[in-house]
Amino acid sequence: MSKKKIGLLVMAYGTPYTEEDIEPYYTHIRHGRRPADEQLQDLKDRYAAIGGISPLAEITRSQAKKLTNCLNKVQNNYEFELFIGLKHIHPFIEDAVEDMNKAGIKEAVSIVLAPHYSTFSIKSYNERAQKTAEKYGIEITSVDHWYDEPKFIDFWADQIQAVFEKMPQEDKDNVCVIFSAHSLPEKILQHGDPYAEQLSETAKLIVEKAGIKEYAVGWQSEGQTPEPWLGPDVQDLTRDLFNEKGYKAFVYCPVGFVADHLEVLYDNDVECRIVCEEVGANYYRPAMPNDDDGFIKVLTEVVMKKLK
Ligand SMILES: CC1=C(CCC(=O)O)c2cc3nc(cc4[nH]c(cc5[nH]c(cc1n2)c(C)c5CCC(=O)O)c(CCC(=O)O)c4C)C(CCC(=O)O)=C3C
Ligand SMILES: [Fe+2]
Repeated sequence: MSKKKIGLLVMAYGTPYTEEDIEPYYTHIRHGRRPADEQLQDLKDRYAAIGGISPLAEITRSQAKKLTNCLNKVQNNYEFELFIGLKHIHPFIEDAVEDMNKAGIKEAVSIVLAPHYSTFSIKSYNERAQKTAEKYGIEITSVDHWYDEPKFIDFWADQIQAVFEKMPQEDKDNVCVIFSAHSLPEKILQHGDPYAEQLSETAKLIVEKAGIKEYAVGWQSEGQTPEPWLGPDVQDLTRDLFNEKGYKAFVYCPVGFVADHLEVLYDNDVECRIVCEEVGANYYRPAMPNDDDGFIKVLTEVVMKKLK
């Protein structure tokens, strides 16, 4: 029997490919409003601080390719064809669905490379994909979230344990693990958005699996708008926890993200590290999932479940 061709739409945030891309990218994030010069310079400086440009584009590509290969290995009914669609830079989500149509795809599965569902993130990715798919009569089955997928929990539990193993005993005895995701405007809570609950659940499951004694959940990378954002911010949280409990070490687990990129390499590795240095605690951050084979298996299982 010949295999059935099926589209695999892998969606991700996107990142500037060059310094010149930063302005249009930031403008797109701001719904078409150009950032002030000062804001733009600030963003350019942050990219410069992590080495000029983000490794995210390459990591997203590698995650998507490995996922496609893995899906084509673990089953014999479908031949998956990969399409990458990004939220804020080319190839945009709409471009990817258009390319699917050109390739004669009628059926597809989509997944966003972010574990937690929110109206701000996953819902908007899925809506953009569905809207374009409708135009072409393509049927897309969307993965909404995978924040509690057992192998995903195992992945982080293993990463944290690897960090614990390398710590001096004094740190091990006085350590707090901080789980976080990208902050969103607090108003999402008024509409029953599951984002905050899903983050708490991810943290709880990892804590149980890894036998973590002390932990906290916080938010990071909040936007620069006057409205209130979900808190506590991980930097404030670090200071408060230190003042209350005198921890000697903090392990930052930005489980709302899946790759080394600006929010992790700068907001955690630069900003949270500075706070740790200020209070006199040691900074640790486990490796991100990136294109690790164990993580690719997580995504493979999540997609496979949608086919059944
Ligand atoms: C929920 C969420 C995720 C996780 C889920 C998902 O992955 O979808 C995420 C991921 C990412 N966010 C990223 C980059 C940025 N996000 C920004 C700004 C914003 N993000 C928001 C939300 C999210 N963002 C929001 C509500 C804003 C404020 C917009 C406004 O102003 O109203 C800005 C503007 C400047 C700043 O605020 O820092 C940048 C540069 C990168 C790529 C990093 C790289 O290039 O390495 C990644 C993976
Ligand atoms: Fe963002």
